[in-house]
Amino acid sequence: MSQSTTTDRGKPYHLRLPATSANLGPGFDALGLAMALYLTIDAWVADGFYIEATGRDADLCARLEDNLILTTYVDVLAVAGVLAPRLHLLINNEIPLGMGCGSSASALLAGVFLANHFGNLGWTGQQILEEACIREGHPDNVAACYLGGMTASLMSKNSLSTSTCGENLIWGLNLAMPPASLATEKARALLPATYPREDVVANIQSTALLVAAFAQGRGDLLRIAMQDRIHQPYRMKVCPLLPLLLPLADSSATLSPKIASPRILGVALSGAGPSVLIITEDAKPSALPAMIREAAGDESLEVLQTTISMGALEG
Ligand SMILES: Nc1ncnc2c1ncn2[C@@H]1O[C@H](COP(=O)(O)OP(=O)(O)OP(=O)(O)O)[C@@H](O)[C@H]1O
Ligand SMILES: N[C@@H](CCO)C(=O)O
Repeated sequence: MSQSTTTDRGKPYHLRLPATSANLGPGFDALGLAMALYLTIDAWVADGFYIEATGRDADLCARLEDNLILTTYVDVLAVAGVLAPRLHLLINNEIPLGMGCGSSASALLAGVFLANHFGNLGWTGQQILEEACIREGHPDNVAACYLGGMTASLMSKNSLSTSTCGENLIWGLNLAMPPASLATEKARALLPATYPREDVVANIQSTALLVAAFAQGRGDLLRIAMQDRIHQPYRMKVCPLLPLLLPLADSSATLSPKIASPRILGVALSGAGPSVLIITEDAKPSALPAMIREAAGDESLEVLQTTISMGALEG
């Protein structure tokens, strides 16, 4: 992107927003886990809109047209009746776009943070969070992106309630990434309008257990607690990695603690897919990528290894 002609940039407004893995299996639209892969932005007022981007999907992040960060920024200020100052953004992105890692939540939250700061809106953190959740349409990614750890969220009449736990757990978060992205909108369109009662009950039971597992650091509960019956079965046809990798959760259950194989605690579709999240007892186990590639039958499959993030930084 072209350079801003702003000569004296001064101290930038700084944002660092984590990737998120929503749902964690049964917690559809309710649970999100913040991951230590970041969208980092430094912003200054300038004489025009400029973006310089590095990192993952840098070409998409640097686009000025239909850029979710900028459209959110401009729209929030337009609704507030404030003329949007033009900005120079310096972006470094580590979050894969359209892969089920909460890229749109981080971009929306960034746009709202920028609007609040450069438009002097004076919003509280709760107002910023609610605005981004309303724009996303469901709170799971946005709430975890802001608050970090494993965040449970409920949106009722545009008012958000949240609770966070597990931010200090050192479990490994391993993401198997197929080559092509999948738009969340498309993955949501595959879901039925109603569900059998037994599927809903099974998901309520799993979700309750899953929250307890994160709150108490009970990795032994994840294999059962990450089972889902309300979105994963319907998304398998557009997320072909999922049926190949779900059995990995069972493979570790029978291992003797003496065996030095990476201990897999649970497996789920990451967000709306197509990536798959594999949670391990240890952070970044070196033998796991090869195990995942073998199960997927794809030697070149990308595997990202990361850990739980504490959430957003701004200022
Ligand atoms: N850093 C960014 N800059 C500009 N646009 C972005 C950025 N991050 C995400 N987007 C926009 O959001 C789209 C991806 O959003 P989508 O909801 O489909 O997937 P996701 O958020 O990555 O996955 P999920 O919601 O399942 O976690 C991108 O195609 C792009 O339009
Ligand atoms: N809960 C959302 C997360 C993706 O944005 C879904 O599964 O569609």
